[in-house]
Amino acid sequence: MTATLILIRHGRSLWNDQNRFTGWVDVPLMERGWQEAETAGRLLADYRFDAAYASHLQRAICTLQVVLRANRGGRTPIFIPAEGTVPRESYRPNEHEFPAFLHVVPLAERHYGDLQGLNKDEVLAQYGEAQFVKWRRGYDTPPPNGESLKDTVARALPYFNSEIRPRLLTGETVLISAHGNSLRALTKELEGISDQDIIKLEIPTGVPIVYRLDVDGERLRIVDKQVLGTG
Ligand SMILES: O=C(O)[C@@H](CO)OP(=O)(O)O
Repeated sequence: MTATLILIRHGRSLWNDQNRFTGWVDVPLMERGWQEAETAGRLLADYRFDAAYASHLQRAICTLQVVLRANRGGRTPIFIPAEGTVPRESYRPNEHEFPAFLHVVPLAERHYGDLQGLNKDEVLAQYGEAQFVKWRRGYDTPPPNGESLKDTVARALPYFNSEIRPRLLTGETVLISAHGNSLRALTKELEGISDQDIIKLEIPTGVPIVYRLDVDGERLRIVDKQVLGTG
């Protein structure tokens, strides 16, 4: 038996365009982002989704809506995990206590803490490349008052394992609309990418990534990965 998992990072947002750290700030899509979602919708039009998931942030929800509007596969149940879906005790950020994490939103973007809203080039100039890369792509270095990717894995993975994985184990087709770093967190686990190599993984906006998975008892094995519309 096979299952299908489709990951899509939301279309380009206003702050992607302005080159600002976004994280949990609820920034809308920009025109190009809506167009990317339309294109993704056309590429996915003939899929039949058993379930679709989005984070609670509007850029992921709008992307999902546009994709589903173009879909010819029938009605799709939509799930938007709310705050607190992951038990608080299963989420332990590295070293800090973050007031922002009194509530935990499983599929949301990585929280960029004090960097949120700042221009990436200005942060790079102020702190230097080594620090910038650690904060931005390092696996376990959180920016001040923010999350590391490891923290994001710790909140996204329990939700994936309890809500999405069981669907895949029964051969379903599942679509997830989320964010650059929350999808890097899921991809790391799915593909078994090391803490070192995850630094290199970039996920483009609005591009569907389709995994065909072999279901073997409780195990999911990737048999095929396609990045749609890029070849
Ligand atoms: O700002 C952010 O929240 C993310 C995604 O847009 O940026 P980066 O790719 O730099 O991690």
